[in-house]
Amino acid sequence: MNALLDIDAMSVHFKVGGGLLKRGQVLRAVENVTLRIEENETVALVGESGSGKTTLGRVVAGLADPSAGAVRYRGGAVRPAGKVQMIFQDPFSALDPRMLVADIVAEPLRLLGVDAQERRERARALIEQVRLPADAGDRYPHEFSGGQRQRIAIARALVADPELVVADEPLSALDVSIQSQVLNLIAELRETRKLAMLFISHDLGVVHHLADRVAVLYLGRLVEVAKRDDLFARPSHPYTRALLDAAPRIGPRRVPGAGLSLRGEIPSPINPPSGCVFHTRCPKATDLCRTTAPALEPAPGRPVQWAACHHKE
Ligand SMILES: Nc1ncnc2c1ncn2[C@@H]1O[C@H](COP(=O)(O)OP(=O)(O)OP(=O)(O)O)[C@@H](O)[C@H]1O
Repeated sequence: MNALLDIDAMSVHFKVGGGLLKRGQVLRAVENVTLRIEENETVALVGESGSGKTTLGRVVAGLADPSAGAVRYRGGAVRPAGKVQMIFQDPFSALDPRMLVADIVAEPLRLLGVDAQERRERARALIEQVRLPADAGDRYPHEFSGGQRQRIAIARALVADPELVVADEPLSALDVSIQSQVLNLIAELRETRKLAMLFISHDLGVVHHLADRVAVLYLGRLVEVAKRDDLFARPSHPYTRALLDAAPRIGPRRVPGAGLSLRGEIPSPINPPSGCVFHTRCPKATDLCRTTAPALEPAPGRPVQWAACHHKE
């Protein structure tokens, strides 16, 4: 059976630093990622800043093209218009300040050719569902707080009845005091609308709350993919373990041997390390890791927990 979304051996490379006399270099933002998202499933994408999360999300949402590999929607090359939508991190820059909120929310419908009357009605319904004031449609974005603007962006993302929403750190630009309200709204709308989500976050508490499965990116590569509870209870990849150790409150229990912390900086995606790209920071690294990249494979005795590590647990 086809997944809702299939990311198949997908890479995104950027040419950088080229000039009149200089040869450009290639920045490998996403490298050979394979990942499925099923209907009604929430997959969280985690990893340090610069690991390629936003780039991957933009390709899934159809806002950028992969350099290699493919993204298939219900088995097909074409994502039907409106069916995959994105919510961005910053609700201040994501909304056109010159447009009325009703028109912002209805914009995806305009692109689909829906007539003005129906656009108005559906925008009004969404404005109500995200619990904005009833007159919000007749106002401009600057009249709203950050949390309310993110509600506007959520209404816009849902107005065309998508099946998959890519949410890129939708809480991290908001005041801590309103993050949980917006999180609860996202969780509620996901249930009532049977949405699948690719939820990008560095906040493992939020990930634990929302995700069915978790995919861990390091330097553009998937290093672990597992069900949420498996990943939090017994991470297989040393990088996942280090991420969890940095947030010890999260998860059902502390991992034995906790206290491991990552040494060094994340390497450059222009000159990634040889072999396993994590070996420069990994406490378990051996000669094999320095020369040979590990494949993403099931951990021993754990058929649904995949890790790319020669020494996985
Ligand atoms: N348009 C671009 N041109 C060149 N390099 C880019 C471009 N977009 C992203 N990158 C680079 O690709 C890598 C991945 O960036 P990306 O924003 O996807 O990471 P991220 O995990 O989302 O980080 P953050 O959590 O900080 O948003 C980074 O090294 C970034 O500098």
